[in-house]
Amino acid sequence: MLVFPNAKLNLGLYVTQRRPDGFHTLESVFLPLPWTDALEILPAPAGQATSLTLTGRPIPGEPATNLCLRAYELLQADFPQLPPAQIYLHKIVPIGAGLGGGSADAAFALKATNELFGLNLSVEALESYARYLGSDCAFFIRNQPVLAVERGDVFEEISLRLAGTSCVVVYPNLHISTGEAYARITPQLPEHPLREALVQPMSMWRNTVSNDFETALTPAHPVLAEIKQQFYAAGATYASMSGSGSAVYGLWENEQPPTLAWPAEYTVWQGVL
Ligand SMILES: C[C@@](CO)(OP(=O)(O)O)[C@H](O)COP(=O)(O)OP(=O)(O)OC[C@H]1O[C@@H](n2ccc(N)nc2=O)[C@H](O)[C@@H]1O
Ligand SMILES: Nc1ncnc2c1ncn2[C@@H]1O[C@H](COP(=O)(O)OP(=O)(O)O)[C@@H](O)[C@H]1O
Repeated sequence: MLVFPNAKLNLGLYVTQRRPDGFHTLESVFLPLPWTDALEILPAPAGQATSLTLTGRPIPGEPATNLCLRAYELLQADFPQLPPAQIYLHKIVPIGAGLGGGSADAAFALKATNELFGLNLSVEALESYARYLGSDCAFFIRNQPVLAVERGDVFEEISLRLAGTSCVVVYPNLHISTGEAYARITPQLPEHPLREALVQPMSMWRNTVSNDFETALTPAHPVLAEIKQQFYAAGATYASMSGSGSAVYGLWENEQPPTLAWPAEYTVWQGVL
């Protein structure tokens, strides 16, 4: 079975409290972004063990810790009838970019395994497995725009009118570890709660919708402000860093994003939401 795990964008992100378990509570809108990896899962030929074949963008860390493999093994622990599998991942989405690419691979591996081998797991059960693999992994099970709260793994409905919005995402080749980014934040409640701010016209978001990670990381990484500046100079209605960075996106309220020039080492995605 071939699936295409997509990235996500964070529209506003507030880290509101540090929890006793070391994690943080947050408030953020998660949006699916149609920038995808390709993931294929097949039953392995008789006599062969489970294998993972990686192509495309190199993934830091041992292949044995890859989230696709961990997702498959997590299900195998509860469903011993699952046979050894061949897993192929072609990695395209930048890693450590605040785009949730690894979490998406894990969630799509759970969904594909469920479907391919007829496990009949409910959406809620798949979300529980996903939560175990990473905080923002559960989002990718339903893969719809939501207001995420708690550890980023509990979702509330939100209605947004973003259809037809152009989006440009720029990854400046700067890997930021999510754990380290959280360590730089002093949690506090937002001045403008997201649900209230996002019902206002997009042109107002610039003054009311922000990302705590961007505020904390920009002094050490001025490139984040430079990209945002370029977006606004090109007429973006709203621009922000996504998640814990370092990808920065711009939004234009029409289907014709501008043509912008970036250094060759940057990775750029452009499309319509
Ligand atoms: C910041 C966010 C915002 O959407 O996205 P990314 O920038 O990673 O895409 C997420 O909270 C990232 O979720 P995820 O990448 O799944 O994080 P996890 O693997 O669960 O945790 C990595 C580390 O981040 C910290 N962490 C993560 C989530 C959370 N709510 N509180 C935390 O303090 C912890 O130090 C943890 O050890
Ligand atoms: N399939 C995968 N794709 C990307 N990263 C993975 C994968 N499996 C494990 N990882 C690990 O997860 C971390 C980055 O995850 P990712 O979701 O891309 O980060 P972010 O959400 O910050 O963009 C890296 O440390 C990487 O080694």
